[in-house]
Order: sequence, then structure tokens, then C-alpha cells
Amino acid sequence: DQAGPDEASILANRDSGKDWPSHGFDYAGTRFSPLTQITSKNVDKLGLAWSYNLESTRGIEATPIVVDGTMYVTASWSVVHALDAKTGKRLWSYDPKVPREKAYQACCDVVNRGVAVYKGKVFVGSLDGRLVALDANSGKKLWETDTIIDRSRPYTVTGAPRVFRGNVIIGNGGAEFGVRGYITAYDAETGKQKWRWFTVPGDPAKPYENEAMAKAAKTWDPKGKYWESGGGGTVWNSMVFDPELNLMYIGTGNGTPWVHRKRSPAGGDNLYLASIVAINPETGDYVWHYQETPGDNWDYTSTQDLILADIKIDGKLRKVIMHAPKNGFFFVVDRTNGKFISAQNFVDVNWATGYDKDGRPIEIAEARSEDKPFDAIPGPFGGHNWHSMSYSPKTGLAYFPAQNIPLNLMEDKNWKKHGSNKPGQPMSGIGWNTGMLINAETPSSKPFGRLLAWDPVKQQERWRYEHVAPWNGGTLSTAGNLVFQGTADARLMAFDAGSGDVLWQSPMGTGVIAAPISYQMDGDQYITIAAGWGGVFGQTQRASDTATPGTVYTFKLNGKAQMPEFTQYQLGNLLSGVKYDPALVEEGTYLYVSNCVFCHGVPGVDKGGNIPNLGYVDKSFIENLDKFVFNGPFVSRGMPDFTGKLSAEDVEKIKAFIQGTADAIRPKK
Ligand SMILES: O=C(O)c1cc(C(=O)O)c2c(n1)C(=O)C(=O)c1cc(C(=O)O)[nH]c1-2
Ligand SMILES: [Ca+2]
Repeated sequence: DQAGPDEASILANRDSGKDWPSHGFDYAGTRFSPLTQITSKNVDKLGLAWSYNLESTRGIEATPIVVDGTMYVTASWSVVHALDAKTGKRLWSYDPKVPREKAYQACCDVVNRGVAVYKGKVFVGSLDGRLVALDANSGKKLWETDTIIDRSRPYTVTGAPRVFRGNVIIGNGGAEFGVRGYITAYDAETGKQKWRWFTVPGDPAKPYENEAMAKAAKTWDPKGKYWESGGGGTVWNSMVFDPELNLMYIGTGNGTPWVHRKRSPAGGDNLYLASIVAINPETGDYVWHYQETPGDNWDYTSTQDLILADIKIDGKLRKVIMHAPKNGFFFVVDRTNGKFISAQNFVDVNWATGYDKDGRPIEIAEARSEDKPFDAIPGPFGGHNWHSMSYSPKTGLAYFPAQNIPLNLMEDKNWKKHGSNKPGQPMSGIGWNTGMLINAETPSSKPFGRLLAWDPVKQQERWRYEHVAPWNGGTLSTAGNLVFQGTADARLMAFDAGSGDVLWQSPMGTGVIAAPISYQMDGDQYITIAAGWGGVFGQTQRASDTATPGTVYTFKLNGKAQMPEFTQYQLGNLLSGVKYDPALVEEGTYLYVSNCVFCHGVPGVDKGGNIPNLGYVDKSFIENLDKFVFNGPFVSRGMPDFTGKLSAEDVEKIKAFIQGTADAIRPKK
């Protein structure tokens, strides 16, 4: 039976490394294990100890929590599994039974990033926005609360809750659609709400909730009626805590719509979008903020993992936050007061040339063009997305996956109404509200994915490993001089933390996006990864030819367990023979963009991620497309029902686009 962990044991575990008691290992989110049994000298002896099938075919993003011999991990659809950490045997599982029609309100796959465990309770946020407390021993539900303020809005929860000062804290997602971001704290014991903090101001005709909101409202233009869309600023991933300063830190998301001048015509920074915000975890009071992307125009969220560390800069030990958000710059900020220390781009960027000494970006004018398409680098997928970063105090380096995923976007000059649906506006048919049009011109930038080892003091790259594709997993670093990372092409790899040399790797049976962890039991150090391809990029694209269901793999030195059998990915033949009217292809293109593209990808071009590519399905599917589009059999798997949203003629146009595209790319004999 367990009663732990509590704040004291989580702090003590930082030195022992026995457990993995909180999301980022410790409150600082370092993901640095002090364990030293597995080292750069013996890592080649790593073998499988056990594996566990998560019975899931969608993205697995969870960081497992390990406490006193039990591992708690989540699968897609927010299902919790509790396992014996030594054997992988299931102890219990809990399914919050998320209504499947919620799926299409999640911008980026039906994912969940894990649980929090505190004083004998397990906390999970369900995709449909409930916070559930379970008994850690039995999996029995103890309490449940609705975290969503407005059920008419497409809020979702994908992030892991955190427990700071006895409060369970959870945010949400939905800024692609149109919601107002906030986080809420609940008493861990009872589930009673303690406080709530909004990230952006609401309707200025109503009283502001606090001084921070009144201050923020001055940076928005009410002519943009931003409260109608909600404004955005969702906190869907990062949260860390400094117990000494009694401050928690959150990263906030992008604005809705994406186009700044449509949200706030007169400009303005639009606080607190794309910012790091310090909050008192006991009262929910705002303390300070630093905005990384003022007046966000590119979906440059700052929700990527924050890491707290004490590092020597110019001879002085500084309490800092390190951060590599979507916008492509690596930030070092003083966490006592939010003062900017430094920023340097970690990938090529084309929206700013750098940051001035006050911490404001020096922008490039074309990046906000009103009438020209812009291939933003980084694109909306980010120079770094949610895939976890780690920091080794031994090497003084931060390790994270950097990338580019090109996307050519253009402002829709005629965009007017919050929540408007228009052909060509990405996913607007199911409620996305970007105010952007996808431009058919091929983007000039190139996709890549690489592991970076970054020196936060010198603000410079120390080493890199070039992966075959973007969208690789988060990292773990260890005192054994190692960095572990899973990859898009279905491997778990170990690198020398100092040099970047590849020391070990194992096939995974599916692309990996989550981050590995480490713990120790009965004298053995273990390395665990929850593998399962997906997330926003992984719904449409892939870099592996396996598609094994989500699986937890645990390794130890001289482990002798058998790998489970991998499932090969079956790419069908390029679609042919569906009758269509070529005159409908163009209109079909715009409809496809506004209803299908971020789930099914470009027909025949993308290879299908965890959702099928419609250029490679059996001809009968496309011939009978209406039967799938209108309350079809896949609604129970999360596909939207387009009844009332698309007409029968629209479906004919979409069919024409799918078959027309497949025909256009077919190699000529
Ligand atoms: O603005 C939002 O509310 C929001 C939410 C989420 C999410 O909850 O997963 C993502 C994003 N944005 C986003 O921009 C993004 O790139 C993204 C990737 C993923 C993922 O799990 O792969 N989620 C999200
Ligand atoms: Ca977003």
C-alpha cells in the first residue's frame, strides 16, 4: 500500500532517482535521472525487461509516473494503466469513456500526456475536460470534477495535471478553434476548486477578474472582438514549480484567430499569449510574465516544456528558466523576476533576426504580410513542439528535438467572423478558426528533424544528431552520461551526453513521440518508453513501416525478454478507377483543406499516419464516400459526422479531388 509521494519525497527523490514521481521527474522538470548503473560504457548491454500492450492505435504521449514499484501510464483517449514496474503486469486500468464525438474538437490527435500521483491518488485529465482522482492502489474513482467553463466551446484536455502545494492544476487546449485559455487548481484531497487563472482578458464590458487581466486588456484592440473567439492562450502542456520561491510557471499558447490583425486590428502584444507566466500556486495570483512572441501571428505557442536550473552566467549563479518554444529561439529567463537574460535561434528562422537587450524580437516585416503567402520558418508545427526537453547539470546541456515542417499560409483578407467556415481555411469545416488560407504553392523550406544538445550559457549548439524525419520523441538524460530518445522511424536510441555518439539502439515497432524515463527497483536501473505514433503530425504522416499498437517497453542491463511481434504497416495501392468530374477538382481541393487535410493528409502524397491516407484506401471507400462522411461507421472512432456541414455535391467534389490528386501523382508509364 502506498501513501506517497508528497512534496518532501518528490524533493528527496531528486537525489536518489529511485522513482519517477512527477511529470518532468522533479518539480523543475529536468528529466535528469541521477541513476548511474547504466552508463555510456555498458549501455550496449541494455535488453528488454518487459513490454506491455496499451491496446491503442492512436498517439501515445505519456510520460509514465513510477512510485514505490507501480507505474502509471496513459494511452490515447485518456485511458490510465497501472502496472507492476518490475514485471509489467497490469494491476488495474481506468477508462474515463471519452465520448468519441469529442475527437474532432482535439486539434492534434486524441492524446494524453500522463497522470499526476500525489498522496495515494492518481489524477488524470480526460480529453473531454474532466479531472478524475483515482485510488492509486485500486484504480477506483474517488472524485471527478468538470474543468470546462463553457461546454458550448471546443475545449479539450491533453496535458498531464501537476500537483503543487497540495493543489492539482490543469489547463486545456482549443486555441485553434476558439476558446479562452485558463488553468484551474483543485484541492487534491477533495476536488474542491481553489482558484482559476485566465491567460487572456474576457469581454471588456464585464469586470476584469483581476489586475493582471485589466493590464492585459490594454494590449488588445476591442475592435477585434477577441472575446468572441475566446482569444486563445491555452495552457495545454508545460507547468513547473519552484518550492523555494513558491512560484509555479506556465507556458501559454497561441491566439485565436492566428492572424494578429484580425484578432486585434490596432496591433498590440496581446498579453498573455505565447508567454511564460509566474503564478503563486497557493493563491493563483499573477506574479510576473515574459512574452516570447508578442502579437503572435504564426501559432507560436510557448507551451513547450519549461526547465528550471541554477546556472552560472558571467560568473554569477542565476536561477533561470530554460525554454525552446515553437518560435525557434532558445530562451534563458531569470525565474525570480521574469527578466530576459538571453535568446538565440536553435533552427533557421525567417520571422525575426534576433532579440534586443530588453527581450523583444526584432521582426522581419514580410512575416506579417497581409497579401503574400508566407512559408514561416518555423511553421505552425514549431521549431520544437511538446516533445519533452531534458537538462543535465553534469554536462550543462539541454537536449530536445528540433525540426521544421513546412506549411505555406496566407492571411484571409476577407475573414470576418469568429468561427466562420470557409473552403481553403484549414479545418474550418469542423470549427478551426485560424483566419488563414493554405496556399497551394510548394513551401520553399525543407522538412527535417534533429536531436540538439544546446549550451544555455553560451547559447550555442554543442552537437546534433540528424534524424530521417521530423516529429521525434522527447528526451531523458542521466548521470550515466547518457541521453535517450525515441524516433519517428521507430527506434529508441542512446547517445553519449557529451559527444552525441550513438551508443545503443533498439527497434520499437512504431514511431515514438513520448519521452523515456528511468527508475530503480531491487538493485536494477530501468529505462522505460511508452511508444505509439501520432500527435498532430503523426495523424497524417509517418517515417516507419511498422504500426504496432501502443506499447510500453522497459529495458535493463542484460534484460532477456522477447520483443513482442511488430505489426507491419500496410500501405495500399494508389487509388484508381473512381469516376469523377475533373471540373470539380479545384473546388474539391478547397473543401478537402477545410474538412479533411489535418487528419487524412494529402491524398497519395502523405503515407498515412495513425489515420488512413485516402489516396491509398480501397476504391470502394471513395466510391461510397457519402456513407462515411454522413454519420458513418467511423464516428465511433472519432471521425466527425458531416451531416448538415457538407452537402452531397460537396462530397462529389471531395471525391474528385482525392481521385484527381492520386491520378496526378501516378508515375507515367
Ligand atoms: O492551441 C491549442 O490549444 C493547442 C492544443 C494542443 C493539444 O492540446 O494537444 C496542441 C496545439 N495547440 C498545437 O498547436 C500543436 O502543435 C500541438 C501538437 C500536439 C500533439 O499532441 O502532437 N498538440 C498540440
Ligand atoms: Ca495551438
